[in-house]
Amino acid sequence: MPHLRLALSQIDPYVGDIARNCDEVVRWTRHAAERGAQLVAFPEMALTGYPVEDLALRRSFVQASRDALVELAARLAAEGLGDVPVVVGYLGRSAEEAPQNCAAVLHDGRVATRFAKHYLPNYGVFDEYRYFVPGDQLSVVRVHGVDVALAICEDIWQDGGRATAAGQAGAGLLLAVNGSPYEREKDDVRLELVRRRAAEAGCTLAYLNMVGAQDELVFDGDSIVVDAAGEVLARAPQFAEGCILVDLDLPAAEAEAGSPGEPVADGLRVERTVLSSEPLPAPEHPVVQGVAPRMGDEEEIYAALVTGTRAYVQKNGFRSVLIGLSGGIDSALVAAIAVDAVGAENVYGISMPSAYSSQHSRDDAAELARRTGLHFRTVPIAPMFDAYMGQLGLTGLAEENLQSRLRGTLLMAVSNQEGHIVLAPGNKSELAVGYSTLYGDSVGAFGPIKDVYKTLIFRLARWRNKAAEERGETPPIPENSIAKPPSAELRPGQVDTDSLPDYDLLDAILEAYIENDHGRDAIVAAGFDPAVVDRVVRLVDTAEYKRRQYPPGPKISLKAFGRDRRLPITNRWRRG
Ligand SMILES: Nc1ncnc2c1ncn2[C@@H]1O[C@H](COP(=O)(O)OP(=O)(O)OC[C@H]2O[C@@H]([n+]3cccc(C(=O)O)c3)[C@H](O)[C@@H]2O)[C@@H](O)[C@H]1O
Ligand SMILES: Nc1ncnc2c1ncn2[C@@H]1O[C@H](COP(=O)(O)OP(=O)(O)OP(=O)(O)O)[C@@H](O)[C@H]1O
Ligand SMILES: NC(=O)CC[C@H](N)C(=O)O
Repeated sequence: MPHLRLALSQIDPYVGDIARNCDEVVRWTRHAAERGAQLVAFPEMALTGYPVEDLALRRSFVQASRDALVELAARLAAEGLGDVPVVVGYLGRSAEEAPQNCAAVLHDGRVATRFAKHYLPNYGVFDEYRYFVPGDQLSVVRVHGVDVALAICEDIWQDGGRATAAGQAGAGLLLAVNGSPYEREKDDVRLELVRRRAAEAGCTLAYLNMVGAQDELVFDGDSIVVDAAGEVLARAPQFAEGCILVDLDLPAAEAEAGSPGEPVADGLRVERTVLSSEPLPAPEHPVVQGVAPRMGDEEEIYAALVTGTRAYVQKNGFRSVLIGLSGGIDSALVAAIAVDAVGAENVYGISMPSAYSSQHSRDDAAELARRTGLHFRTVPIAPMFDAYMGQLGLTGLAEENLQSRLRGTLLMAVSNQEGHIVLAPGNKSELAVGYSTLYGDSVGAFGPIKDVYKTLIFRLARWRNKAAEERGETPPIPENSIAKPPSAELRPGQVDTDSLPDYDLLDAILEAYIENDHGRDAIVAAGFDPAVVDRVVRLVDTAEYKRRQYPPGPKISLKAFGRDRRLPITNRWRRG
């Protein structure tokens, strides 16, 4: 049986930085080649980053990507890496000059073959029909006597497509390159998917995904290699950049199998390219690539939030972040995430007490700072509040919200002065019902927990503290911040449950209405109090305007606010 040492480069491309991404491809190809790799793969659209959104519609960007591909092929050869075939995703175009989501194989200083993604995802966060025209070609490259069929992400997510076609084309390996965003428990879905597709193709399937994050999307890696029987041969760690090497014994290509242009499943046209026909024997010292352990639910979500926050800060050219620390659990969890993302030395916290701030909230904020080592200062808002009140004589909600707005203004002023970007501490339960002050606690550049329901906030805080304890470290979040009843402290003795149902109940209804898209009647039929359901549904429906003005934040759920759930702001439909 011929042998192939495959390198899956689980890297973090930067959207729009083609030169950097090319450097990364060269760097990781060298890394893989030095370890004996005979085929090296990079993720979907690795040259441009992913997703590029409307950049795909700019001719200059498409051209830059295509030019870079050709230059990269030459550069790899010039740097002595030309004999290793490199599979790399890029932004290309069709014969009619429409943008396409492409991948190419670079070998011997040239682009040996290129093809476009056939199935374009157009649901959830994806809009690929807006940008791309589909391809109709199944590329099969012969590498050391093994026929390797290629696919791009959605190509293997839709039934009856690439995998079946790869099988019909006699592939000995199906290699799929991906830009597959993180969602809770998606690793289980992926494993099941690749097993099914490997069985359909009747051959080993290598699934490569990117890591890092781009705006609201987090990429968790989780690259997997399974054989036709579904056995996992290798699995990369989640959220970690790196290269996994796998030694594979694969069936020899049948020299006569098919002819160029032969149609297979779904009308795909087979395009065969022979790079090397000589089979290689198995190496004396095969690489031992294990199956990395899976993270638990809280660990995985927390890692996604840290990854998304770090990527946003760093990729946008910032070093430090600023957070208003109330002593409550939301800002405490955001601070813990920030410390893990960019280091305590780059996290700045401000306590901004008002006349209604309790002593325990001030103490809890200071205690959080002591535990984490973040920079901490206190700026009371009373003098500013009094100045406003003296001029405007506000009452009720206007007076309450003024405190939140003064804090928002103060944070933005310090951001302007010192260059830290502001992290907004809003959670998904609050965003759902509009429980935040516009231009107040909703100001900020990025909202690390905006896709996390309040009940999950408590679980994450407890998990993070426990993880610290297990490592012999100081738990970052003061126990009191977790244990006390949530309160906005905008009037004496205020607690969240004055205005909202208890969070267990609220989140259960929100889960049904938002994640599961159940209508009002279905939620009531499931046993919830009709009056509470009506109130929650109305609050959610009328808070769309607030959500649209909220900063971006990492998607962790199936249905994050924003691209996953697009509703009109101006909307009189009131029947859930
Ligand atoms: N459809 C629409 N399109 C665009 N703008 C619209 C709008 N409807 C109202 N507005 C504007 O929005 C304003 C009302 O929104 P806003 O000023 O935010 O005020 P509002 O939503 O009325 O009040 C804020 C709520 O959030 C709570 N809160 C505040 C701060 C922190 C926390 C916490 O625990 O985290 C909770 C607070 O107790 C209160 O219940 C209106 O005065 C109007 O200007
Ligand atoms: N006294 C304060 N000092 C500094 N920041 C504050 C203060 N009060 C509120 N904030 C900021 O406003 C955000 C909204 O806080 P608020 O206490 O109103 O509700 P919350 O949603 O329960 O948040 P938290 O759990 O962080 O307290 C806080 O997360 C914090 O960033
Ligand atoms: N980039 C893609 O085609 C991603 C779509 C795919 N269903 C995924 O989420 O993994």
